[in-house]
Amino acid sequence: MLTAHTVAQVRAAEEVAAADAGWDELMRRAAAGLAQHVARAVPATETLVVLVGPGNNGGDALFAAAHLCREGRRVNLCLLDEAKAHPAGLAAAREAGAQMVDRPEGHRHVVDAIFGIGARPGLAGTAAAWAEWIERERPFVVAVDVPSGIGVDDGRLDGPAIRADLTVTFATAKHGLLLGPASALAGRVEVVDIGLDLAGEPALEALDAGDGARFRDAIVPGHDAHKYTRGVLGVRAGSPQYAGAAHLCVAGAQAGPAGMIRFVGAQDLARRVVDRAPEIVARRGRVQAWVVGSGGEDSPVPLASALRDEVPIVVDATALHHLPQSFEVDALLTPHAGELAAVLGVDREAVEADPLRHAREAAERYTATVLLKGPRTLVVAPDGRTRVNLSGTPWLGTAGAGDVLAGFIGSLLATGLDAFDAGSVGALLHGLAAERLRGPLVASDVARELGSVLHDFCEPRRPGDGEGERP
Ligand SMILES: NC(=O)C1=CN([C@@H]2O[C@H](COP(=O)(O)OP(=O)(O)OC[C@H]3O[C@@H](n4cnc5c(N)ncnc54)[C@H](O)[C@@H]3O)[C@@H](O)[C@H]2O)[C@@H](O)CC1
Ligand SMILES: [K+]
Repeated sequence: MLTAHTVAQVRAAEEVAAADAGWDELMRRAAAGLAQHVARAVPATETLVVLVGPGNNGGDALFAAAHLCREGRRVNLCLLDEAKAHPAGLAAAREAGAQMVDRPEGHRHVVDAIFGIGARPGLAGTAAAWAEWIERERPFVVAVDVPSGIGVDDGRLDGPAIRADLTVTFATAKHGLLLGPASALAGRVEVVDIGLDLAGEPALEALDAGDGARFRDAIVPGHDAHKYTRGVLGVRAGSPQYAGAAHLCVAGAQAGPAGMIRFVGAQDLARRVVDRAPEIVARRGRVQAWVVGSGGEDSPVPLASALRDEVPIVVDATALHHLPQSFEVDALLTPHAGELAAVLGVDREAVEADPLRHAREAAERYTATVLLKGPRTLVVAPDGRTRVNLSGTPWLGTAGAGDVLAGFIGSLLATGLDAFDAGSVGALLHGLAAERLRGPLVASDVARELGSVLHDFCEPRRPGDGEGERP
């Protein structure tokens, strides 16, 4: 799992660590970690150019340059302003053999240390020209702490910024590496531990494929499980116009861990659902969770009726038009930006410009977890806990993908995960399924792939698990 914190949180933790270890020691740790990551990512035969800005971000890179030179690498330095470059760092890099150059042109490997967490978004002058050269020539870029020029706390872009292939960030990721348009410029994110203590600080989290162990016990049936102990999910989705939504929501649900799925809907639709999926029980009865709304009729009845069961619920699509004042059960709302805008009575553009703030507002207002779908899906709990989903591909923007997701998350909810975990695990695996399928893909493909993605998440292959070793 990757975690991200705000600049204020990082600065506060730095103060505490520096009081103990000293600022120079923090920079020494940052530089040593950075040098290691650069050495791993860039072949030893390549010449690096380091773009050095006026602050400590440049300082980190200059000390890292000194390390790399001592390891026998060729490193050139391109200074934004020689008078302002970190003096001790510059002396160390030059003494180790780094050479000064006037411009980065001609290099294929770049370290971006123009600005770090002290920066305002948007580059100007020479720094902007460097960013444009990178955009045009696409050398391999390692960003130090953050790609220079991004909105570090909000992921905003306001003018030119550096596009990186790898960001080596210190202590924790920063929000702008994971959220908003800036996140597209971060590339792969790797974290260097510099000894800051951020435990207990609220964090923005991103689950990954390696996090299955913490959910395995809740998801994988025990040896004595039966269909009722595994959880029963009620699905109320689809309508005469959108019959496909019923099939896709059910297909998503069937890919999940619940032991049984009940479908509730018009007789004709229910018959069609059972024709395609004979395992479905088209009769009301006890359920441990509900999914309501995907492709459903625009009426208050389905949600109100499901809420009477007082079990956790996924509220999707048309059901979002009929929200109660506040939820008494563990609820997960699954809007996209337009739907969230309608829920909050604001413009879609406002939600797109600041998705996190709007998702938080809705979560608080309705006492519900909000899963805001988008290129970087957000999951926000009413108490403010937040996860961002990093998996998936643009091919997932396809009709019906949301119906599959709602059904799959419902199944996770029925099996006992809470709305926050069900939403974030569901979004992660839905995206991983799309990555496996590559693309173009359709929503039914995603549903078919999800079962095996869920299996691998909970029961990852261990070294030595090869086919050939079976007796
Ligand atoms: N403070 C610490 O203890 C540590 C800091 N570290 C590094 O220090 C960085 C933060 O250093 P600083 O606080 O010096 O900040 P930066 O290195 O981000 O640079 C800030 C400087 O750039 C100027 N500036 C900011 N945005 C600008 C813009 N858009 N256009 C033109 N000038 C701009 C500011 O006036 C300021 O002088 C971190 O990102 C990290 O790389 C690490 O060494 C670890 C320890
Ligand atoms: K940087």
